[in-house]
Amino acid sequence: MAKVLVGLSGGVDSSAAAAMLIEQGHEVSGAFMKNWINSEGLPGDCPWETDLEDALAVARKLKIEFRVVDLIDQYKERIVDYLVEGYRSGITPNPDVWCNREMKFGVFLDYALGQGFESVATGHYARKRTLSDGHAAILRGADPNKDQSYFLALMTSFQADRAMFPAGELLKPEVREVARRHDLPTAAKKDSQGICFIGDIKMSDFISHYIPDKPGEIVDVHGKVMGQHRGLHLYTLGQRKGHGVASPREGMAYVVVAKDVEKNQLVVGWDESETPGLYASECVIGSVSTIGVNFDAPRWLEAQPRYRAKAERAHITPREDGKLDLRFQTPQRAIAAGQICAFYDGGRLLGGGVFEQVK
Ligand SMILES: Nc1ncnc2c1ncn2[C@@H]1O[C@H](COP(=O)(O)OP(=O)(O)OP(=O)(O)O)[C@@H](O)[C@H]1O
Repeated sequence: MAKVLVGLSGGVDSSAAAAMLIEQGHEVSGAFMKNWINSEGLPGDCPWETDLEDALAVARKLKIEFRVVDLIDQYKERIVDYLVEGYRSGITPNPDVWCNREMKFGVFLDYALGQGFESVATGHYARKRTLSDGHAAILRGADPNKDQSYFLALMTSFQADRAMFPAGELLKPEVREVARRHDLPTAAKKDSQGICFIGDIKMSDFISHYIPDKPGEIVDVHGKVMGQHRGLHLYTLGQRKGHGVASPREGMAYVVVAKDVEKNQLVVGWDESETPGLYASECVIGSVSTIGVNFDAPRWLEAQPRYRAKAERAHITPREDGKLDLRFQTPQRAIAAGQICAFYDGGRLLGGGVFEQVK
């Protein structure tokens, strides 16, 4: 039995996770991470105070020790700055994936270890198994609709060895049932949405707060001017809506296919495989990290380019600079630099990396 610190977000998944760990006989404490309090007056609601109250109410009901851990400065440094810098430089960052590596299983895990805990548990829908060498493997969550293993793709082996995901063994309705059985006040609470910790605010509104608009032309793939954009950082490859270019073709939309930073032009084209720039097979993956495996030789695996995408067969070749050359067996639509590629072998998460170049 282990001494475990559960990240209590005030949501149902982490509440049920805490209850399950107690049932399993672990010595459990709960902690709410205070990462973002919207001191900058951003639009949208800022639910952290309600979430903190809910987390505290759950801890009281379960009769476990409860702490509030202030990580506001680290969150600003490691997530908000990365997010804003990323958009400023024209990439599409993924704060949720980095948040797991840098915050929940980064500074929060370090805090827990320093306080004498052996593990950090969360309500993520993923499963953990121990391999014959004693190290952890992370598997997709038991509920295929809820599986969150993609968001854990940049976790290190060190982090995975010290992580627990009890809720990932169950289906979502079963998780709510655990919370109901323990009479937890979060049993019927709606799932949270929005940017990790920042809340329910549109990414473009968040970004606009930090980066001024820089209007320019929208052109088609032949260079014909089609409209005006507000700033390249506000658009993502593959984006169908929000660019304002109407399509005269029935059932066929214009989508963003490129950003020309030098000319400050946004390029749109038809959403079809022949459109240059929209589909790609060859990529360079940087910031590679793995969980319980090494990528020291070329191999086939499945690569998942987005949270809600299918994992596709791909071949990787390690490079001398530590990055990977990756080739998808079939071309993939709208992969943007900065996005996270998660690697799987069947249901097992092998690790992940960042799309740095897409060809
Ligand atoms: N502010 C927080 N304090 C402590 N732990 C947190 C916090 N936010 C998230 N976590 C942990 O990270 C897990 C995944 O976070 P995410 O925001 O994806 O929540 P979720 O899937 O909606 O789960 P939940 O229902 O527990 O909120 C949570 O289940 C929780 O264990």
